[in-house]
Amino acid sequence: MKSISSSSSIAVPKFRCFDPSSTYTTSNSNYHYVKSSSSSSLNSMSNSTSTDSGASMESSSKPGRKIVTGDYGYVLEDVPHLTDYIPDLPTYTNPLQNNPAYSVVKQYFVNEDDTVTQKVVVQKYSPRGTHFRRAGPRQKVYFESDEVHACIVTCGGLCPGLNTVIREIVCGLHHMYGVNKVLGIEGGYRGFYARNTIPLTPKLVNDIHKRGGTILGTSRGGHDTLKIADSIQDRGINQVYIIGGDGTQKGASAIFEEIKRRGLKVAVAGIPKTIDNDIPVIDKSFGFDTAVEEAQRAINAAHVEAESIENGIGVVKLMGRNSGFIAMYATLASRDVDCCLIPESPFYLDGPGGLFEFIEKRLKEMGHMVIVIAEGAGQDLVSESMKSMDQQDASGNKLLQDVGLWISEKIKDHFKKSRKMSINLKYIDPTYMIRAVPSIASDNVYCTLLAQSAVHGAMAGYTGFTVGPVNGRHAYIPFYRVTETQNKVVITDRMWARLLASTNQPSFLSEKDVVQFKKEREPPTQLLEGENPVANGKLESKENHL
Ligand SMILES: Nc1ncnc2c1ncn2[C@@H]1O[C@H](COP(=O)(O)OP(=O)(O)O)[C@@H](O)[C@H]1O
Ligand SMILES: O=P(O)(O)OC[C@H]1O[C@](O)(COP(=O)(O)O)[C@@H](O)[C@@H]1O
Ligand SMILES: [Mg+2]
Repeated sequence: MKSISSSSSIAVPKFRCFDPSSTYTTSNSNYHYVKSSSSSSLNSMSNSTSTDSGASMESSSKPGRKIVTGDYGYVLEDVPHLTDYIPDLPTYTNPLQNNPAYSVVKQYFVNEDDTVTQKVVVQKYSPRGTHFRRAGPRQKVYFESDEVHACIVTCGGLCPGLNTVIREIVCGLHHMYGVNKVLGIEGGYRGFYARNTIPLTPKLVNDIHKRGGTILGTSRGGHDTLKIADSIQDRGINQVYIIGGDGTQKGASAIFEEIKRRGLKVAVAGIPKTIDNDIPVIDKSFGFDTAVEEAQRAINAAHVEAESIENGIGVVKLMGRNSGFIAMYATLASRDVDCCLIPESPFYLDGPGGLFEFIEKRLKEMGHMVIVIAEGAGQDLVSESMKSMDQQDASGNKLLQDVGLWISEKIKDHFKKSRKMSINLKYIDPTYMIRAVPSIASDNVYCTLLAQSAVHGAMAGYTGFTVGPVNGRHAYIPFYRVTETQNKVVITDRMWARLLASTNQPSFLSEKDVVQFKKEREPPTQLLEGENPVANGKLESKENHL
């Protein structure tokens, strides 16, 4: 087996595939894929270039993507590395090696070959599918401790846990890597060029995790790639930690591209933040559990109000612009909710199977009811009856009409006009309350892991990545994977069915709708979509190889 020579003399991480007869070697500017003749023909499905040595160089079909394919339908969607565009970068021994806390830990360092699978439910012959590089400390780092000048910025809407992430980046850099220079950028992206910076020390951030919000402040809009890159370059910053949602990660990606274009040794790491849980790939976003917990208090209040009065209806509006996860999980957790309405599931008010009919039925049965509605639900209905504002916030997100208020008025009007029964409706809008609180214990732990993973990744020279758990294992995920789609509740999946079973509410769907939804459902994100390589004779079953 021959290998293609690396274009630089530096020690490069080696990637060995599942099949012991094939080896990947990462080098400065591309992936070299060396395979034995027995390797699977699945590789022909990606762009590969044969070389004289019989090896093939794998590259992604889209520019800037580092995609490596392996046997049995294995796909690694890798993240960029500083050595991709800066040759001959020196490496250093990871200082953790001499840290008493870690030196005793067996196998503390992540194996270079470790990747995390996106697909855990598999069938006998299914391809192995997409993988991401496993997060964690590497034996070699690309920064010396006193060379690091890091900065942290928080962007977009608030989310419980922001301060914990800030704290753990500062403390992680300091305690694990001996880094002392960390700057806080005030007020989101525009803070890079229009605001002051705050030097962050472990002492300063010591108890910030007990507070809601972000000590750095945040904002929407104001992303100016060139000005931000200038600011990073002028200040001599070489590690940029960017905490924010989908919009923020798009901004981070643009910053990374500009940094790369300028050839700067700057690691750009994204930490995904969104209370809506609308970021794809990762298991869930931090602050989500806290938000669901806090939402319980509002739902409980609505329930107490509703059951204390004849034909009481409690309406609670929760956050969720395009994704109804908070509403769905708060409903499943509470058991006091009779109907949950989310953006992904259209509903209607009048006629058989409609919301009014259900309310009437439930009031007759129980004497009271609680409705939870996500802020993005039923926006089409709202626009039909109210003049659409069609406005956007500074980041370009559509400004929504108050669906909670709208539905409350509609319900009141309906029962007034129909004279069937008199109702007592209380509308509770806790939207900002649920995201302004400090994070709960489980989110604090989660935030700590995210921050530490981001720090390990940047120190190891990875860049242009977002960090997050994929099936419980933290991984480095390329920016494009978390920005090109949004995580949404799939109403033809089991979780939504579980909710319907729990509330016993109508699904508001006809059979035709179900067929349509199934059709529209995002296909699996494998490169091998539609392929069953075994059935097509392109791959032997795994068992035959073992
Ligand atoms: N497509 C984009 N390219 C560059 N920056 C963006 C993009 N979308 C949003 N941003 C910036 O990211 C920041 C946060 O975005 P926003 O949508 O408000 O929140 P979130 O990151 O939570 O989704 C804002 O400063 C905004 O200017
Ligand atoms: O009023 P604001 O601050 O713009 O925030 C409202 C929006 O922020 C969110 O809480 C979260 O959105 P982001 O993740 O984009 O910040 C949405 O649910 C909500 O629509
Ligand atoms: Mg967003």
